[in-house]
Amino acid sequence: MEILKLLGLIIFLLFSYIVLTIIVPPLNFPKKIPTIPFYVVFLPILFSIDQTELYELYIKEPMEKYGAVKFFFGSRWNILVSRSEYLAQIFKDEDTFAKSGNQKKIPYSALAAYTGDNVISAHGKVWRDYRNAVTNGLQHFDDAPIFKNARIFCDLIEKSIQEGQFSIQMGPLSQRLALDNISQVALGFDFGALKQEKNAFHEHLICIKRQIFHPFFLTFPFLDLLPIPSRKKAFKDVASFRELLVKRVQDELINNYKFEQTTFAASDLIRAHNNEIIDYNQLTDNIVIILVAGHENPQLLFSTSLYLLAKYSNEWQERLRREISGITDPKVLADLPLLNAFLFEAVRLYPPLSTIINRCTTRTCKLGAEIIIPKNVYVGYNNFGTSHDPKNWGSTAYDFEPERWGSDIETIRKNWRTAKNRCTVTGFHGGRRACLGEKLALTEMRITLAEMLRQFRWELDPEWKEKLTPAGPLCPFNLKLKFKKNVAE
Ligand code: HEM
Repeated sequence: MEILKLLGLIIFLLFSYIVLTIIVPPLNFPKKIPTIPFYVVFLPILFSIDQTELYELYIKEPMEKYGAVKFFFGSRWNILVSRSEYLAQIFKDEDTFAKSGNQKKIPYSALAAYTGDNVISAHGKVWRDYRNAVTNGLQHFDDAPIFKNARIFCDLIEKSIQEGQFSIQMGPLSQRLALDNISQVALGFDFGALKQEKNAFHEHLICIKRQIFHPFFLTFPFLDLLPIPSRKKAFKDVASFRELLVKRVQDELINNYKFEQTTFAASDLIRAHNNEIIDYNQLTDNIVIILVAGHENPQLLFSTSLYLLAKYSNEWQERLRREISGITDPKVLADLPLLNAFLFEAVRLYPPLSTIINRCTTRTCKLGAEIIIPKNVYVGYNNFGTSHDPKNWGSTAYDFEPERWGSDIETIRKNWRTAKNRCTVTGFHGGRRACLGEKLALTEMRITLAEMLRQFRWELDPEWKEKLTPAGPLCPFNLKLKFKKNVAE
């Protein structure tokens, strides 16, 4: 009996300890910043609330006042930052706020098994080796496939219209476009998702994404440690997808030595592997991350752009349509003021990666003048908060106003660079770890949007409930648009 009581007490204490570590931040966390209640992160699972509403209700006020908050996410307490000065410090002091992606944060998870140790999440020399390998291919690329894919994409919309289906769910179609773009521009093979709707490789990717980004397992990643049959399947599917992906690259670039004559990011990674700078796992991890970041993030921004153009169709579709009229050279699109101001405003208003928590302190440090953060604490940044902070953007921070970027292309570019340097827009992040795919993503947006504006007019489907994603990456949730042919052309 005594043993039973003791056992009961131990279980009770263990349970209380676990509950307490969820409800209350660790005692050594900074006292000078507020705590967002732990349950906030669970609300989108229980209620129909999107992440911008959540921000407005629970985070905005303390975040704007203090610039940083204590925030429970991914089974742990973190410090979430939005004040530009703090972000600038974090981005600059990379040794103290060291990158620590999922492979370190939750190494046992299916998510970590998917993306591994890669150029986005690595730190130090390993990161430099990866970055050296992929930079050239991501900065200097042939935009012809993007142009061709934009046309195929429009043909698919046209086909829907001809079949009497004017209303289109944009997610699946945009994903097919984004996959074909990144595979052809950076990985040297054709994913073939636009040509064939039921492409087995694409189906495989959809299947693993469903398992990896399952909201429950994203919230409680430690569950991946348990022998849950569905999670075992997730790990198996991830492993076979990674193998298949590298085999596609191998067939296209390695077996026929095509990598020797090409400058795709994948070709340079293969060269780095042949020169023993990176091993086979690192080669695989980086090929996977190029596919993952290279299609998911542009897909989000594309969806947001289509949404904004539908919402403000009378004004913005018309203005952009006039601006692109008669332009056939995709390179000239990069110099158009309205189109570029529109895109920068889309990134500001709805930064596709709204919250990123992938840095960990390597020593006790001070953020700003007063916030003392102990060693081994995850520090993340809240892009949405930064780009909606009235300190940065005044009273119109929440308004869609592309004109704020300027009216001529030089001013617009200068303001964009300044916003990045001052960390008032961090959608593509700032500093040494800035996104390597910004140029590519913006090129995709400009070319595809221009082609769409030429061919169609679109509006929000009246049956679509105007909402953004509940958690994770930010974009309109299951966006549905109604298309018609642009008769003027
Ligand atoms: C709209 C599209 C995109 C957005 C909003 C975006 C955003 C970002 C952000 C915020 C980061 C910093 C992440 C962090 O702090 O951990 C990042 C890094 C990165 N992105 Fe993108 N990205 C986009 C498109 C792309 C594309 C198309 C690629 C091509 C593969 C790409 C490749 C990378 C790489 C390689 C890094 C890591 C850079 C480094 O740490 O050295 N991104 N991106």
